[in-house]
Amino acid sequence: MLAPGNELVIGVRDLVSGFGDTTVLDGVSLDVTRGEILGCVGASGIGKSVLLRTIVGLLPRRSGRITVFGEDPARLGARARRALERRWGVLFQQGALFSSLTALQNVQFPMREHLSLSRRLMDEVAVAKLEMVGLDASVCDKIPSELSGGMIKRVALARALALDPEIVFLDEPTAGLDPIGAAEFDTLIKTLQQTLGLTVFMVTHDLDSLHAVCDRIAVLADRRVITVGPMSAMLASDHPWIRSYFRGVRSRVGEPVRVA
Ligand SMILES: Nc1ncnc2c1ncn2[C@@H]1O[C@H](COP(=O)(O)OP(=O)(O)OP(=O)(O)O)[C@@H](O)[C@H]1O
Repeated sequence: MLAPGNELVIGVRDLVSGFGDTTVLDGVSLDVTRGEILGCVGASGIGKSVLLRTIVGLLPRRSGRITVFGEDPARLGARARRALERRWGVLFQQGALFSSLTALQNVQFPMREHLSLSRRLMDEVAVAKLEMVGLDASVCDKIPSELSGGMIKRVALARALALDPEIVFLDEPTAGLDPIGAAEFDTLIKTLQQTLGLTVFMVTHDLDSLHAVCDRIAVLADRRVITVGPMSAMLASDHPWIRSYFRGVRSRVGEPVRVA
């Protein structure tokens, strides 16, 4: 049940998805409401990225229903589907930038696909997107191999924001960043959510991100979402996996790990 006034933006019902003989997701149901940051957690290999990729239509589903802004992408014709896809941006694991394109060209890629802007306007918009994520014009002509891991994440976020989306999907946005870089990225995501009114679906293993930015957390286990709620609900849960994840030795509330 959604709280009154909460507009459903993403709805997943009884989703079944997998590869060959393997079923990865078996009966996943989940709601994401407008303007929230929803964190998706679960053990490594449980299917978080598969869920994200299935929602955005990059992986087929076996059964179940997915709606984004009330429409099921799988039931739309090509034109309507492209129009719907323009309303979201995706930051993939490791950024997934095109290695032979400069930072500016990477950010412009979705614009070339979906918009017909003059080159000058596209340059201006792409520079503005890079500034929005805290990068200055000096990165514009650099290719990904010339950028740090944190810069790659930011360029990938700028690309995800290229079409002024209403939803951003983030797959482990802070993985591989040092703690300061990760905290800066968290702040950036929160600021963008607040200033642009973005809805954020974020797959993460980062407990600090979950504490710092997520309004609700969905826990994936046993091939489905076993619970969804705020951090307070996670900390109060007696489910063994949730307890050891959120209250284990590496959590903020666990005993400090002592190195002899
Ligand atoms: N394209 C694919 N073909 C075959 N199997 C796949 C494919 N993509 C993912 N899988 C399998 O689906 C399962 C879930 O993978 P997924 O990447 O969603 O896990 P995850 O929860 O995101 O893990 P992690 O936290 O380690 O990133 C894994 O067993 C993986 O091997």
